[in-house]
Amino acid sequence: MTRDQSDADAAVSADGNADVDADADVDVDVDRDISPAVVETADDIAAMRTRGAATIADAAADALAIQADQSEADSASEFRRQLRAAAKTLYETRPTAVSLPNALRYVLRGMEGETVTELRTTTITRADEFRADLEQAQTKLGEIGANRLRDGDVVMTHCHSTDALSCIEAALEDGKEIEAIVKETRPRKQGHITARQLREWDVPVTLVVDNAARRYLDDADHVLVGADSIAADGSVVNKIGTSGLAVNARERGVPVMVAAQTIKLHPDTMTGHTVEIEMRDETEVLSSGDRTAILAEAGADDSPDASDDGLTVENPAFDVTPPRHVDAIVTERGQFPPESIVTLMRELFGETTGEPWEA
Ligand SMILES: O=P(O)(O)OC[C@H]1O[C@H](OP(=O)(O)O)[C@H](O)[C@@H]1O
Repeated sequence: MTRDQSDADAAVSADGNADVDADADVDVDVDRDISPAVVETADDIAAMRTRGAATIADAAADALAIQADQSEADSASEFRRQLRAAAKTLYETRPTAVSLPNALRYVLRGMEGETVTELRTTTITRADEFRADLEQAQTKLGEIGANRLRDGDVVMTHCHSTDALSCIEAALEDGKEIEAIVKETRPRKQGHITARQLREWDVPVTLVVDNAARRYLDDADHVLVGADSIAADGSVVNKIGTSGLAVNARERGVPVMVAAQTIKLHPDTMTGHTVEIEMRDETEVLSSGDRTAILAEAGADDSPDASDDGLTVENPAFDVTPPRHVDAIVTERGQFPPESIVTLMRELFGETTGEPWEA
């Protein structure tokens, strides 16, 4: 399956996810025993029709439950093989959000039994348990995060994070008035999803382009963002632009709060591994028409070898914010200074992990 997808237009669709081209579908090397529902889920994650670290984890766990339910394996070993193959297909969609492998690992570790029937039941039960825990964790995290928000506060957001929004929702339920400055978040304009959700809750929203963020930080009491992965040293991997925002916030004295369920903690980073940053297709940044227009006046080499035209577009989806620019990581287990998050990671994951399908 390819990781670079062609999502020509970053408009926001009615279901809250960024629209993607129909041709953004991925080439899946399909094992014929993998359920079509798993393949569809993998395609949706890769093309970002299903997006957001928590939502991806939920969809992946659901897909494994469907695989378990629909499997026609005639032996326990064949059932296990199919589940592992399904997990691998899901895993290979996008590389950065650790919630995906954490979800797969959690479900596969619950796959227990000697017969196909037992394996099926335990896997489905485990997936259901995971999904229920995920929802509860987000609610709990929101209640904790809301304690940092005071009545009348203005929050600046980046991208769209259900964990971050959970904090605002809980503050509103506590009767606090909250306003938001919402960064557009190029290239996919996922700030529009945040703006729409906040307006549904009747929160006053000021939408700004990313380049205006520093100017509007003077009006903000908090920067509130989510996370795709959190490393053992407390670094926060989140949507591209988060690190620059955090540096500016620190300079302006605005606290930076990261809302992240513990499923965003990246266990491999405890043993020195780094988090892979997803590079996405250039058409999210520059359409082929705009590319042609830029090069038209330049007397560019009109050879059919387009890679030789001297114009390179880079489109990293995420960046890394060092712990010194983060004030608090809010999880369902409490809020932590970033430097102490490793203690929680050891408690939750132990010291070692393997690939999810080696669980
Ligand atoms: O889990 P929740 O808080 O919803 O989202 C966490 C993060 O996932 C998103 O990534 P993408 O849009 O999938 O690339 C954003 O970076 C967001 O901050």
